[in-house]
Amino acid sequence: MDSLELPRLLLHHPRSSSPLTRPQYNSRFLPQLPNFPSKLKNATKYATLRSISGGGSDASKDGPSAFDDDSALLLSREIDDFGSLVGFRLIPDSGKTTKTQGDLRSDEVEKLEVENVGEEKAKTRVSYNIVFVTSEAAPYSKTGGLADVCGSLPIALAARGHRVMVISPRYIHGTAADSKYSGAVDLDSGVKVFCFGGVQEVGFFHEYREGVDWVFVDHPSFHRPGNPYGDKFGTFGDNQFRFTLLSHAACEAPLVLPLGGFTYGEKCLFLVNDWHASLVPVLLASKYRPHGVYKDARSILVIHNIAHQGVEPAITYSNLGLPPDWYGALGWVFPTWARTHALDTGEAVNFLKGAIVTADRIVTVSKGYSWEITTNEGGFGLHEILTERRSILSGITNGIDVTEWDPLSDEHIACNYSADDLSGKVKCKIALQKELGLPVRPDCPLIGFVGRLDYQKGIDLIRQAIPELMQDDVQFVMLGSGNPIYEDWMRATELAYKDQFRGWVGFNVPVSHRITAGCDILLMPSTFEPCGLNQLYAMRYGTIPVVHETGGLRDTVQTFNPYAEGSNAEGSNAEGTGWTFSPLTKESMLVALRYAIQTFNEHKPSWEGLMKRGMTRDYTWVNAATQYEQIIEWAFMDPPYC
Ligand SMILES: Nc1ncnc2c1ncn2[C@@H]1O[C@H](COP(=O)(O)OP(=O)(O)O[C@H]2O[C@H](CO)[C@@H](O)[C@H](O)[C@H]2O)[C@@H](O)[C@H]1O
Repeated sequence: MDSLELPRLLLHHPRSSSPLTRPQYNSRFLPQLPNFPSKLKNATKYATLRSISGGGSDASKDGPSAFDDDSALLLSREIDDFGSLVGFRLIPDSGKTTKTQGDLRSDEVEKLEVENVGEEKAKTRVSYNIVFVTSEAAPYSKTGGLADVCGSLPIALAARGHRVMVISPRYIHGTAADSKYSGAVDLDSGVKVFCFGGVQEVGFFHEYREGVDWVFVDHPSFHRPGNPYGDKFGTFGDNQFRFTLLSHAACEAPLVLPLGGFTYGEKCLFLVNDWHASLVPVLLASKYRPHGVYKDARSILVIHNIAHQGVEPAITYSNLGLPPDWYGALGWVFPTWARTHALDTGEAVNFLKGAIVTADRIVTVSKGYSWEITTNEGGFGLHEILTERRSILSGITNGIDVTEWDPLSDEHIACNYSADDLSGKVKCKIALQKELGLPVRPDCPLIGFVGRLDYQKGIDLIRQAIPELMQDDVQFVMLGSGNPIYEDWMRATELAYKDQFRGWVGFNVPVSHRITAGCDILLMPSTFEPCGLNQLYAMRYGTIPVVHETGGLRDTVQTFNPYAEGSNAEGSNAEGTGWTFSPLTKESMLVALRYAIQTFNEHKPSWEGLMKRGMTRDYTWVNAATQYEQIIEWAFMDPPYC
């Protein structure tokens, strides 16, 4: 197999008007990576091909066009010599401008103040072409929080004037859920990917929805029963292959797909999520920039969960379609204690590590977690290289999709309600108790858990605590799937505590909404939690979170303080939205839970205050999207990291 074979489309779609220039290497990176692969260094004939059609730039020759969103901002398209849309000029609605437009270009980061009449001033920056690469994106595919984020953050960024594409696989599982892709049309413009000893043809499907280009990579390996990563027999053995395809296809898509008539072009920002997309920054540096392609692109790695790194034997490196000289980017050696036998050298390739050492910026999904992953305990072996890159590591707390998760309009729940009128919440509780076959008792504290049945989520602690907790007058419902040992335990516990415990094994989004609305308390004893979304959903639904004080849980849940300054017996002016506990022990978890139970039973005004404080907090993506814009801006200020 020739992993160095140049991508066919790279030749067919010359995008750069400038002659081939050597990419700028960052000396900070040199100790980690080898020099340029010699074979690629000599590939100048392609540079000649690329530069033939270079001419004078005549940006914005198509003139302004109007986008019909509510804000009615005028955007003039900025087009490069090859018809690629490289950016927009943002022209505020007349009467709202506080500063003249001038000659802004998409790559010149300038701020434009747009004053919303009667509202606070919103800062809108010049737009970027943003390409999300992810293994899952709701509502099309979802196994966890990654899908939620990649299903809603792109929409929030698009609403702020950016051109946004999300690239994920087109999973066909042979179930009714496949219809979620029915709105996506075949673009009929496949690309060839050179990897794993051969040529793979991948296709692209596309749907334009809510201002975002949803692009689905199509390949037979994404068509099989199960979920995105595995089936009832376990994790798929070819995931490295499948997500290598995704990354290669994602690098080609902005160059070759004329979405809405224009490609995204080279001047884009790749926002790559977790290990599944982690080859993208490595490919940009090793395969594209040596040919002058993507020299103006930047990449941001978003770490949602560092426990999953995409580690495979070192020998698989030659399958990945990367130049041999770049082994150092992915090369990884297990510590001695983690090796399986005496002759095991521990050598491996680690996808996530590849992105950590090549991406221009790194973001995690909460501030707390961005610190934790630089520690020995939280870095899962990557803390040292993350510490080296601490200066470009940031934490941005996730928002949530407040349209999908809105108790006032949620179609999945029995009765809608809001902070102004909480009466519907108890109806949701009664309906949930009926649905689960639990005794219908609105006065009995109902505790819920929703999540993957995984070590991360602290299921072991729940298992230890259940015999003791079931002595109290409480009901407990769990929804989750994952580790079969935990699934069996849930079934057995349900049999043991028929009037108190229900364990729903499976993945069911409507039921997760009903549990979030119907419970009084949501328990999250996660061993670690990069951000956590369920506690945010819970607070928005007036369900009080009791969480382990870690990562994003610590950042987002404030412990109830009934004695805050100015508070009284009715609970007014008290502070907090839930309870956090530490250390991660059964005892401390039970103490926190019992505080919550006691407050629910005996201090109704305080409980209502807790509910209302949680329900009225701002969970929208606006804040996070603004912070992502800042990081993107910084990424473009610096030269490519490598
Ligand atoms: N059985 C089931 N049925 C229905 N829905 C279910 C379900 N099990 C889980 N879900 C849903 O999946 C999502 C889980 O999101 P989380 O953020 O809590 O965890 P996850 O570990 O997957 O995400 C990782 O990425 C996210 C996003 O960055 C981080 O918040 C998080 O800390 C990190 O571990 C929620 O929407 C939840 O309702």
